[in-house]
Amino acid sequence: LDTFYRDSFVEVDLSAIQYNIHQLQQRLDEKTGVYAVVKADAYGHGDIQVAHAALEAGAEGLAVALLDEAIKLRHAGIDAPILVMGWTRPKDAVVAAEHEIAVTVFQEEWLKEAGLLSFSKSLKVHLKLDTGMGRIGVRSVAEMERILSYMKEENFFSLEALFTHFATADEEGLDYFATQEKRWNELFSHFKRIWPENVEVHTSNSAASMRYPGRLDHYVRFGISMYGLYPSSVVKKERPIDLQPAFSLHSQLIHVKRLEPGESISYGATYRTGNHEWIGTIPLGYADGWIRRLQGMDVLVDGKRQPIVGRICMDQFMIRLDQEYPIGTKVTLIGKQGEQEISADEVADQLETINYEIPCMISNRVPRVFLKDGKTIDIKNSL
Ligand SMILES: Cc1ncc(COP(=O)(O)O)c(CNc2conc2O)c1O
Repeated sequence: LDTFYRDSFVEVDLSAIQYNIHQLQQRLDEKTGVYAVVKADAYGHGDIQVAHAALEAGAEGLAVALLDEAIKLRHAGIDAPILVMGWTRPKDAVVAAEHEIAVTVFQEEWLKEAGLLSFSKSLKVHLKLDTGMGRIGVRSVAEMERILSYMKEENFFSLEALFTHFATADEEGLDYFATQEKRWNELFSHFKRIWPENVEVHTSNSAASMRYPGRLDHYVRFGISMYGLYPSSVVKKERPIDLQPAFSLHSQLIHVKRLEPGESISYGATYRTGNHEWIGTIPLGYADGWIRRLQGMDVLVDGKRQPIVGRICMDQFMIRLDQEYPIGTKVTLIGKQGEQEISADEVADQLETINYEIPCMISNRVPRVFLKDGKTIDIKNSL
């Protein structure tokens, strides 16, 4: 366990992660497995610890965005299947093969360039179809045929799976989702006609896996809801499965003072006390990802909402307290105190963004404390 010497920290509840996976597994067809999406340091939760917890909960594999993220997991001793869902450079294909990391292919040129390298181990590849996300992937039968005919000539890789990604699975309207499904079915049935071996298919993110569990996926790619957050307000309203948020952010009061009326707080002296006020200082700031636009948000002290006043600084910010509290009183910025909760959704609303961004934005300067069954089992301090 790392140690750390500051009063602000993220708490990651690994039991919640495992609970969320079990909720999804109960909803899915028993033939459909779960890949845990642990890219971006597990959406800011801590990729190695989340990966272990997810695999222990029955996840069959892991999905990341970058080859570096996959290699980090391998170096941590994780030998489960890992897919790099994004672009990998052709010149790095041998490194991926040596680490038995599956890469995503969708360009004939990519295969030709990688094919010039010498492989001691076969390269695992997943063919990505772009059925409407408009990001990466094969879009037409002709393109797919060219890639597959090249693949038939070569044997430096093994085609493990075919996959696609939905752009609107978390929305009310299903038209575009249906369009993507139609394109998927066209391309997939054509694929089966020209590719002799069976391959696995995986198409669904959290929203699609929770809302349409009967899809014939071999596995789903479970990201945001593994962390206990719903992908959108639509899915949150539908509540297809119960979820427990895994991420919370805490600190404590390190200074408390009573001010006379008309006193100023923080840079620019933009906040003036209206009458006698108790002001608390919290050791967290925008360098920790608690950005300046969060001024005006509440935080929780003693189970009550207390507003942030004055500009958020790089390492500290101030709140107006409803009464005097001792130094060391716990402050919760994301999470629960008693009946009160400040959720990632509420922080996202304040920033006019989506909840995905919130755990990702809390920087590496904030240590991560990992809980399992209520006990601290690991601590990650990146400094
Ligand atoms: C290809 C792919 N599959 C699965 C997932 C998991 O989606 P979920 O977290 O909704 O379950 C993502 C998340 N990708 C992104 C999440 O936010 N921005 C993204 O590009 C993805 O890019």
